[in-house]
Amino acid sequence: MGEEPIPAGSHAVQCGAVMKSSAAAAAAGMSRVVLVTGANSGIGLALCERLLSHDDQLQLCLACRNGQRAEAARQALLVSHPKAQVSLFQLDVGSVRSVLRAAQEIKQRYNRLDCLYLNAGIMPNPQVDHKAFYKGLFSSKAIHMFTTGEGLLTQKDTVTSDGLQQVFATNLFGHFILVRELEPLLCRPGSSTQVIWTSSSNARRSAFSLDDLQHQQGKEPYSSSKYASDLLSLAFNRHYNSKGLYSSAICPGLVMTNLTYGILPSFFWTLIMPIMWFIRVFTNSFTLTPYNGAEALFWLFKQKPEALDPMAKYHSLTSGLGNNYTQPRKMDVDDSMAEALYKKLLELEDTVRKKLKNEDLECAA
Ligand SMILES: NC(=O)C1=CN([C@@H]2O[C@H](COP(=O)(O)OP(=O)(O)OC[C@H]3O[C@@H](n4cnc5c(N)ncnc54)[C@H](OP(=O)(O)O)[C@@H]3O)[C@@H](O)[C@H]2O)C=CC1
Ligand SMILES: CC(C)CCC[C@@H](C)[C@H]1CC[C@H]2C3=C(CC[C@]12C)[C@@]1(C)CCC(=O)[C@@H](C)[C@@H]1CC3
Repeated sequence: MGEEPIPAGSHAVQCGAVMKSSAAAAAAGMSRVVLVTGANSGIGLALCERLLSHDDQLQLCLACRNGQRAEAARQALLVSHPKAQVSLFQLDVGSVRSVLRAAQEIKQRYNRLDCLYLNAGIMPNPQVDHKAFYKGLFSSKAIHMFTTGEGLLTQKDTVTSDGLQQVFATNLFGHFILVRELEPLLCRPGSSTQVIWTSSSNARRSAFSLDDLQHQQGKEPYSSSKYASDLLSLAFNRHYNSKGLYSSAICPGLVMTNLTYGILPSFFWTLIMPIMWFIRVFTNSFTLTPYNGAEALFWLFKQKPEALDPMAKYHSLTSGLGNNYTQPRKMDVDDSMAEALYKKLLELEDTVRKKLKNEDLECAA
């Protein structure tokens, strides 16, 4: 099933309680604290630029695995926003130990977090199914294929030091643990806060299985992990809305970043770039630049979280004339599946924590 646009103004969530949103925090003169994972390049870095251009009083935290690249990103942000408060945290979302350590440091440094962007993501060793591409090109599903990449891409996954599938660990599980660890900063009485997932229109129900959460059996771990993040966003809303935490998922569209440049050789992208700009006239999901791709992430930051629809994915779109806008589309998710995933993630969290504890004990002995 594809994602259907939702008519403007219809919101599945109606929240009676009046809470202090992060926008209200800004109005009250408090500088908002925003943390972005995977902020040193692509969509994450463009988002940081846009956030600081909107409000240079923000306390912006870049949580990145590579210290040098993170520092370069910080310097780049300070060039355009010299007075901005930009701090760095070392975080490898693919490692549970790293997530626990980073969360600890964040809790020591801040007593609040207004917005947490779960943006870091990988698509390792992508392979394009050329046959499927040419077949799709001359079918009625050509636009759908260009919008979602459905059926075109497979990836070769690896296993992390925690014994987890790398794509699952990075795109989903590490972020799950991060939210759980940062709960005291995110759930504050009387305040409303946001968790925002960079998902994808490549997320597909048929690529995901509750019996194979980590996608050990299949060849589309990326699609599976993004579908799982849509489910988890819904589950977070069910479990945390009463504590003031609201979760949303977005799709940035097709954006030219390190991730997409990894799919085909760069000379090939250069060759087909004019075609990509041409396709953009027909499909507004070809946002192409990180700035455009960050549109929905930025738009959500300016919304009242209580008014957002937990069943919607917010898409960054760019018109043929280059105008950016955000459109909510209904996700192909349901509560029972989201709840089942949430339960399984809690169980896995328990197992991994025990494993790490045992390793620490063995080390100490
Ligand atoms: N580009 C596109 O067309 C689309 C992208 N997306 C999603 O957008 C998000 C951002 O990707 P994009 O900007 O395109 O690609 P980039 O590769 O430019 O950015 C990915 C970011 O994630 C970071 N990252 C990767 N693995 C880890 C890790 N283990 N720990 C911490 N950080 C990590 C990268 O850091 P490092 O530099 O260290 O690798 C980098 O900063 C991803 O979640 C992606 O799935 C969704 C739909 C379309
Ligand atoms: C002549 C070549 C064989 C052309 C191949 C084009 C494909 C590589 C692209 C067509 C649609 C693209 C696409 C993505 C990757 C590159 C394509 C498959 C994504 C899957 C990238 C990551 C995402 O999350 C999606 C939203 C993208 C959807 C479209």
